Amino acid sequence: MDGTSAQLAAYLVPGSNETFYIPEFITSEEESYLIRKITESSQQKWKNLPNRRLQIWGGELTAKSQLIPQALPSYLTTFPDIIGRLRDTGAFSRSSHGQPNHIILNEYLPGQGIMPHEDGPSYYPVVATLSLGSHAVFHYYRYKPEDEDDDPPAHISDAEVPKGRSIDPLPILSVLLEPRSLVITRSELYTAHLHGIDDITEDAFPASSSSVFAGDPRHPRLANESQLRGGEYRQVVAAGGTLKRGVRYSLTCRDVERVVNLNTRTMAALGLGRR
Ligand SMILES: O=C(O)CCC(=O)C(=O)O
Ligand SMILES: [Fe+2]
Repeated sequence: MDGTSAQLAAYLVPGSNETFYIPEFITSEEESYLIRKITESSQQKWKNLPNRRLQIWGGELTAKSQLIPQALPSYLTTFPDIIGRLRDTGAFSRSSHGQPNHIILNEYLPGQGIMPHEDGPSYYPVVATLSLGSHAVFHYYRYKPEDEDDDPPAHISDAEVPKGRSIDPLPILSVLLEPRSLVITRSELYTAHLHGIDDITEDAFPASSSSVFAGDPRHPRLANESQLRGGEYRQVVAAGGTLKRGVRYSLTCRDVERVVNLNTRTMAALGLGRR
């Protein structure tokens, strides 16, 4: 964990090298404020995908993975200053800008998820994800070593898997993302693994004492159980209950290292200052 601040190290997910879980990263008032800003945003900002919709903030990426920058929404750079708070975690201390410059906002209705995938090489290998409104169970997967290769499991589409590689359907790590929490994924888990969220309407957990197979993805054992903020989530997980999904927004924050160099006048017109 070279380059990890002592403050961040305190949030390391047990059993992982480079995943950090920070419960209550923002307050419930800040969460409501962000959700209000998101739901008030113009319909035209949404891009509809088959199983979720999303908005892209901070600019578009060129085919050569360069960012054509656009100003981030002001409520992320002033109060509640999510960008400043992410910089202060130290998670981006080694990336070009020391803080994210690009955010994908995802909206998931109950029953929607995201297939296992990699985020790709356009970004410095860190992603910080803020969850709003509802929880999700986030699974990390490994590629099967070549000698174990066989057909991909039915619930994982080939489209998401690079040619010639198949995914081990048993997650190597599963974490519960509570509303208002931040999860930071870095290094190996970012560059050489996949991550995804099942498209289900509720998440079921095995009771701590049960003998359910530890790797069963339908009843995940959570690596971050001891880090949950307490209250309802911790109780349900410990008792082996179920959590119904509500509408969840995720802000996935990354740093695109290569930014198209715009001249000062264009920067000013786009509302961008030099960092
Ligand atoms: O919603 C999430 O927590 C994950 C989203 C994700 O993996 C992505 O946008 O690449
Ligand atoms: Fe992703």
